[in-house]
Amino acid sequence: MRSITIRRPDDWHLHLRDGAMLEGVIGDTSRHFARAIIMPNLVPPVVTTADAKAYRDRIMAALPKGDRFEPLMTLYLTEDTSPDDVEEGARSGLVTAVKLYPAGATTNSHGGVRDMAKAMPVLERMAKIGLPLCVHGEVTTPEVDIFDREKVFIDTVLDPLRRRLPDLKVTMEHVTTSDGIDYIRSAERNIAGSITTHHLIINRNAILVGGIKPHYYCLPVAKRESHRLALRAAATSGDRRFFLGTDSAPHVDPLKECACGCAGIYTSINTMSCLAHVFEQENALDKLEAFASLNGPAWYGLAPNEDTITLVRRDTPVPYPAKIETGAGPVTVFDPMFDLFWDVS
Ligand SMILES: NC(=O)N[C@@H](CC(=O)O)C(=O)O
Ligand SMILES: [Zn+2]
Ligand SMILES: [Zn+2]
Repeated sequence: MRSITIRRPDDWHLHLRDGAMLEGVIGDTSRHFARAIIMPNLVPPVVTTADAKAYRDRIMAALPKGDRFEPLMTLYLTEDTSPDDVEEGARSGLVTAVKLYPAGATTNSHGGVRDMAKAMPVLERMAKIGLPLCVHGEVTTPEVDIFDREKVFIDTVLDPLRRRLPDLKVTMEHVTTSDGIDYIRSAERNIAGSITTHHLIINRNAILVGGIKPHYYCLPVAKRESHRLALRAAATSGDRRFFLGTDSAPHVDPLKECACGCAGIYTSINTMSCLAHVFEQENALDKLEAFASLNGPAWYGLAPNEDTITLVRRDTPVPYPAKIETGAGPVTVFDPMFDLFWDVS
């Protein structure tokens, strides 16, 4: 039997939602992960330091008894965000990053930024105090093809922003293209990228071949195979600029299985099994710890976790539920379309 022990991982991009959904999903994260960067796209969004404090309290109250878990809070950037409030949140240790959603880019992003110029005072302050900006890197211009939106964002928004504010630390979240990987690799400093579990496993065929498969639909949408291969190469390379952000994003099934289904894939429960499978396929199990447990904390200026988890390769497939039941309704679990043998013991 093969096994591998790594420092306990963290999730650098996670949606926990609120209320009954939060209660239904948080245990799937806290079982394996010590910390997670919590996305602020609630309705209404987490905009101020006071909002983040209240949301953090709700998360801690929902945590299963006995689990140790640290939510790392983010603020949802708007055109009215106050630089002083952001700085106060950062200095108090509550706020780990600020999140940029271009308005309309993804789930609950209508209150996001339309005009980057209006966000400049906050971004300048963040550059000054060293607070990272996490970005959903897609343009929303209707003329731009959905499969090109990440690349166009890099060229027209991200690169100009980084040239204007070279001291701003930017996390390009859920990178889905070789363009994103190349952009991060070619930069000298102050940029890193998170990669999801599912983008290492599916390409766009998963969504469209043999019928429309809403449970493989997320944003940024999965791209063609060459991009998936670039993501796998980056994730398994050990390069410190790439780390895990699952983007586990639960929606109840009725909101996915309908004429206009929500974007988001739920992977918290089987992410570590999926990743061990991917890293084994790439002959890179020795790089799993860097990707899941070391590179993220290094980027965010935190110490890696002291405790460990052990992944064991079973002889028979590890069963995962097809869906989990939450108080908000059923949530379908990501199906990697192959058997999983790695289990967290
Ligand atoms: N990734 C997704 O497809 N959905 C996320 C939003 C996001 O991260 O873009 C969600 O909140 O549902
Ligand atoms: Zn996003
Ligand atoms: Zn997300």
